[in-house]
Amino acid sequence: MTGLNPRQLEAVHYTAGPLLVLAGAGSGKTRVITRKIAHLIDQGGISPRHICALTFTNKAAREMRERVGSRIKGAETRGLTISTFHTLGLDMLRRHPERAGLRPRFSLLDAQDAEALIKEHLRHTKGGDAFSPAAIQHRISRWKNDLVDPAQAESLAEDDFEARLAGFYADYERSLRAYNAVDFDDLILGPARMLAEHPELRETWQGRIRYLLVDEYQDTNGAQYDLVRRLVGPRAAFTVVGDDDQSIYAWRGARPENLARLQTDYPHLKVIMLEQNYRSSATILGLANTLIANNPHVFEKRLWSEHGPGEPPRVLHCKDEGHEAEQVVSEILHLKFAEGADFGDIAILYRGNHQARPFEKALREHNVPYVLSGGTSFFARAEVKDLMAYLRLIANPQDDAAFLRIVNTPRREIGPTTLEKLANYAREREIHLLDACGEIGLGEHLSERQRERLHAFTALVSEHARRGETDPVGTMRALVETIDYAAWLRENASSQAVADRRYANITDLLDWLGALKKGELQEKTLAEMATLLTLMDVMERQDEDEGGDRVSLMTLHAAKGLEFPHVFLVGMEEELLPHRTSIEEETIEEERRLAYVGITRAQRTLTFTLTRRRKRYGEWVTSEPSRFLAELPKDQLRWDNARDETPENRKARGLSHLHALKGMLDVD
Ligand SMILES: Nc1ncnc2c1ncn2[C@@H]1O[C@H](COP(=O)(O)OP(=O)(O)OP(=O)(O)O)[C@@H](O)[C@H]1O
Ligand SMILES: [Mg+2]
Repeated sequence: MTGLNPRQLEAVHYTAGPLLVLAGAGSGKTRVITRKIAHLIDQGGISPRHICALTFTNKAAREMRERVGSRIKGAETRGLTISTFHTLGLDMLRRHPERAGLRPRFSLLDAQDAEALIKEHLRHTKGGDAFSPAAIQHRISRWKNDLVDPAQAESLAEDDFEARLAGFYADYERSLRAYNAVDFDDLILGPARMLAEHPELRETWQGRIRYLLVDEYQDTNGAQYDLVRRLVGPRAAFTVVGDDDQSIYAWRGARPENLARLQTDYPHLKVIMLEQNYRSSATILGLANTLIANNPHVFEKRLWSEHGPGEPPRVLHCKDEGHEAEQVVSEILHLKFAEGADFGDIAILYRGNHQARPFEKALREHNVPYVLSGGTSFFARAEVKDLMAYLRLIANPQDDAAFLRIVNTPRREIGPTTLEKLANYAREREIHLLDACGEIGLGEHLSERQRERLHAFTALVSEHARRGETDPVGTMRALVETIDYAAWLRENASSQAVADRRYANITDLLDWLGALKKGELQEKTLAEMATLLTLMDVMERQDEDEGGDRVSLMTLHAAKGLEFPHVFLVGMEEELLPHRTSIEEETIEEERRLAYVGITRAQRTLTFTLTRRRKRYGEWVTSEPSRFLAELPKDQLRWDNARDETPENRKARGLSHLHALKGMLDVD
């Protein structure tokens, strides 16, 4: 066990009871987890099948798997579980769906689907348009994360408004049950309840997971806390690591006080603090420490580094967002060609996804390869998902999830109550939704008008299914016309430009289908094509995070746990970071933690950027430097007035890169 300091070593070796490792950024918490997994397998005599490590993002899980894989041989890790909370939850539900009141092959609603469902409920409720679907969804999510069911929500309601929200929650849950579907929060809540209600299931899982490890523990919510507690049981064989200063998911129900709660729930809890930072230069670490000292602290932590001061962090004050992007790309080219950095060593971090666009544009213009994580990939776009759902249902009438997605897209006045009755009818008879639409027996449950609307929908699907046999792509094109999808996009977009962009995605998809059909999918039937496309969809999503020598673009939230030699923290302005809503709601401390997370991702160089003015809703607005910049020690920062980008110096820069390139070639 080399490469561990005495405290880390103690944490790795300690298996006598529950353990909390509480420490600041870059102190080797994640390293403790990966080394401990190896130690438990190699020396602890625990079979990998009985070890489970949990994180929050797929990226973090993948990285942890790689780190463990490099310590021990593949064969010895067989059966080891390293996954996100949500993947583990999904696995538990799939193994025992009936225990969670589900039937096998249940569907998973993403946030978009869930919001659409709520919207439909609101449309069919008197006075429903006074409510925001997104706000209701957020409230429901918070209830679920706090293990509150609709009945409890209703009895806890303090006023009419809350009671109405609880009512929407009940409607929403009823629909989910009827559709045999779960949402993302159910992936945690379902398993937690299942374990609470079924002792024999608890025993099974406690027998299976003999040792549990959790990274980024400060971001667990109430349901996750409960799930962990029930999984470890009275043996309490677990190690969790976390940093209260990096708690950035309070808005999604995370409870950093879960760290303190552990001490109450497990009186024998051992706590180990780590204090050496191995990641950042001393100056960068100093900035981070100074900033976070402005927040109140539950646990006092010190963090020091053996690294030298390194390069002074810089602040680039730019004219506007276009200039900001140009400046950052110019710095990136300099790092690459003059300093020999890899693109993969560089990250651009920002507060919100919408800030990525100018950077993407500038990177593309300069042919700099980049990977955007967390953004919406092509296949995750609503319009693409809609059309894919049509294709899936036409190819496979049994695809209930596809049915639910499009039965009312575009709107056919088929409301949630109708669908609920239809779904209940289908479930009792064990048939699929599309088949159920044509059943005579439905007459008892639905009015003539409602049945006619369902019939019209099934007729549309079967008509296109017939034509799709011979000409799948032509059929899909015709379908887009028949349902007047363009009009639907126009009705739902904030502007014509947005609608046009969405329609362009549909055209892209159709063109792509056409090209596939001419090439590799020539011989395929519609059904085979649909399966293949679904697979491609999954693959593209995996691809998204593939390595390669590319600059990373991501939000501060997505950057948690990661590290990069060179970090650009962009948009250091009031109303961006701290975010406008957090200024209004006075949740500045969480924004400060976000800035702390950003700064502590950097190993060697850190560059802040901000603009003098920025376009907001089409108008130029003067921007104000972030208060967090003012909180940093002035003498540790180098403020540069970013150069104006003239054609001359752009050319000069190009030339200097050419020189640098040539220099590199000469050396080789
Ligand atoms: N004892 C050590 N000796 C040398 N390098 C170390 C040691 N411990 C950790 N490191 C390195 O320091 C860096 C930070 O470690 P790690 O990512 O585990 O920190 P962390 O506490 O999980 O950070 P974060 O809070 O950002 O998640 C990594 O590059 C890791 O390999
Ligand atoms: Mg970590």
